[in-house]
Amino acid sequence: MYLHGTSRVNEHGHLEIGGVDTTELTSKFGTPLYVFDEQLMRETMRAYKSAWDATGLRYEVAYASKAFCTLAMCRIVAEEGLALDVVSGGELHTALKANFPSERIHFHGNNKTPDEIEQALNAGIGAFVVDNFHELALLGALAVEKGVVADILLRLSPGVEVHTHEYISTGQEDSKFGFDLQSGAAQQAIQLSLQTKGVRLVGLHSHIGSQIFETEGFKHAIDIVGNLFAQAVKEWGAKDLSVLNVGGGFGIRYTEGDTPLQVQQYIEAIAEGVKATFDSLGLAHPEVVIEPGRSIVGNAGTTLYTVGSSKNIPGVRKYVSVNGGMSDNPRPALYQAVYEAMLANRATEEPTEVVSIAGKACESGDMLIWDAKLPEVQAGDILAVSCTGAYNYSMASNYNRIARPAVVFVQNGVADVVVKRESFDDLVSLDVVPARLMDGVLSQS
Ligand SMILES: Cc1ncc(COP(=O)(O)O)c(C=O)c1O
Ligand SMILES: N[C@@H](CCCC[NH3+])C(=O)O
Repeated sequence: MYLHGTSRVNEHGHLEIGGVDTTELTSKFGTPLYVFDEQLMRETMRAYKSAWDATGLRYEVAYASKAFCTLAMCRIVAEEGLALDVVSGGELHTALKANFPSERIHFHGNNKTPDEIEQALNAGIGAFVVDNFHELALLGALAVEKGVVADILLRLSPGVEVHTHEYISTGQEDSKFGFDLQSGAAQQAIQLSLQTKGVRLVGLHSHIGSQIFETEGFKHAIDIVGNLFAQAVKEWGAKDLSVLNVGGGFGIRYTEGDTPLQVQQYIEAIAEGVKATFDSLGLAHPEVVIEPGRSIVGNAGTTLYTVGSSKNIPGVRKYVSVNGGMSDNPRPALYQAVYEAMLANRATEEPTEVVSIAGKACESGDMLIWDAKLPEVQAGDILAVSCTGAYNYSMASNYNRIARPAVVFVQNGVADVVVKRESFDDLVSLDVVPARLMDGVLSQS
């Protein structure tokens, strides 16, 4: 398993993250446990900012909170001076509860409800990224009712295809997100938004997909959206248009086979693309916004599990089960995502067997890793799965009424719980038993 950030094998032969021995973490907080390397997250945020500083363009780095959103995470994002991208009332509420500056929040989503729009208008968020005509009309009407004008970007679907899993590819024409150019919806949306009361068109947005390892797709999208930007300014009088949001999607290394670019390489290519496109169109450089999620938190997260049962089918396969699985990491089941693992308590031992790591859910597809090379695994071992920081906790579920793990941030030898472990009582805390179903229980007692 590749060791990211501050992860290392310490003198006890244990995996250590943020200066904390992971076996101490599991004794103290139990398993499964999500562990986040705070220094690595902060360093990555800073790497994005310094890469932009070097381009001379005006920019904003907005962390896409869907990747991992908690109160503590919002505080770190605020401390590092990033903006925040939210896609639901729940993410917005979390940000506001964390005292995240509301003017630095922008709101995405292909079906924002009237309640969510009101919540965001009341909070005075920085901008809405409007996805469709229904939302444009609704937002305009609600803003007028409140006597405010909401800054908006329009989400365009530029018709750019990128090489990634089809479920996380979003920029192609046939997508549920955004206004497409081919049918003329994008052009129409720009003109309509310029006439819609209650909104002010400040930017155009595109997001072509996630876990992208090359820069061509970004440049292609910038070119397409840039041309529309020019038309909007020159022909349709979009005088406040000044922001180009190129989305997120920067890839990370999950396994040896993954070859992402450095943060700086993505940013340099985007900046070059923006400068070239806008110069050739004779337009002033826009403020460029990016929305990285996975690349800020993905490599910083490690999940620790306790090994339980094993099953050997001679000549076929050995299954080793851990006390979590698709309930805390649905990505292998959803996207055939591949992860690497090691034994955190026996980190210096050479691999001697190939085993497949199964989750505990009642589902054949609940397999975390196929064919992991590990030392002979025994019940009680601590299995560390790396690169689980993005879209794991945020996509976790209570399937099989499995309680969600705790989350700890580690840095400089200190571990802080940032999400408590769910208890069984938490699991039933929202359940309601109508009185008519309590009859039997009451008459027995
Ligand atoms: C609009 C938008 N912005 C940003 C992101 C974050 O993407 P990633 O986590 O790949 O950086 C997503 C998710 O793919 C998205 O849909
Ligand atoms: N949830 C996806 C990526 C997010 C897509 C958001 N548009 C993943 O785990 O890879």
